[in-house]
Amino acid sequence: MTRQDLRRKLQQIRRNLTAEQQSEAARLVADKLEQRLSNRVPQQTTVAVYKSFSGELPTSAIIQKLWQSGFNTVLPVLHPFAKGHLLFLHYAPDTPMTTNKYGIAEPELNVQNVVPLPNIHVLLMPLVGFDSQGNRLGMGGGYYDRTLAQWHNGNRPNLSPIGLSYNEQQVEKIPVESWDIPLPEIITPAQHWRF
Ligand SMILES: Nc1nc2c(c(=O)[nH]1)N(C=O)[C@@H](CNc1ccc(C(=O)N[C@@H](CCC(=O)O)C(=O)O)cc1)CN2
Ligand SMILES: Nc1ncnc2c1ncn2[C@@H]1O[C@H](COP(=O)(O)OP(=O)(O)OP(=O)(O)O)[C@@H](O)[C@H]1O
Repeated sequence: MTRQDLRRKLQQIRRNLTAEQQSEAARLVADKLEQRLSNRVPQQTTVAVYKSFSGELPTSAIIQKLWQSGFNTVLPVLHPFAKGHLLFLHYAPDTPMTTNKYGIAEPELNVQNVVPLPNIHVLLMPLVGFDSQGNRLGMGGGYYDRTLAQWHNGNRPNLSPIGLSYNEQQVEKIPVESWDIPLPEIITPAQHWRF
């Protein structure tokens, strides 16, 4: 199966989960994430989250929990000039928001709110699919691929990328491309994978 066929199939599976299945999965993932972050000082930890769309593992409860504990959070924003690249902007309850070309909510672009990757400690990433080696499949824009490439260069030792996914997104083998960088960790409702 090609990556595109696999992506379609897995997105279909994801969209067919009921609202109850989605929120139960999100609750289980939130608990595992809380444990994962329990050794960190929230005020000194910046977590990149995402605004879930199109059947992704819901993040609203996770974000509320992070805020309650005092973590700093940032959201991905499509780079205005560098095609295929992401910026990360501060995200708080009162952040003015806009909608990007995919219909995803993102903070209004404001240079003062840009947080450079070296200042981000945990990068939560939505997955379309993954396998038992930590290989991932995303929405196909290469946005997180390019972010991970900066991490993989070795000059971002402080960053922990963590994929979030339903159990149902696991497949036998993700067909990998030369630019793919496997994830060191994935959290699903059933399991905390460390590769
Ligand atoms: N919640 C969330 N925010 C995110 C991402 C994400 O995956 N999830 N991104 C992570 O990259 C970036 C946006 N990337 C996206 C890339 C493609 C499509 C999309 O809808 N593509 C079309 C065509 C793709 C195809 O099928 O070939 C589609 O799926 O209909 C959406 C977002 C930044 N923000
Ligand atoms: N490090 C990189 N530098 C330049 N181009 C890249 C890089 N990584 C990926 N790309 C390009 O991005 C495109 C999409 O890649 P791919 O199909 O792997 O998306 P994906 O992993 O599903 O998406 P995402 O990373 O947004 O979750 C490909 O055409 C690829 O050429």
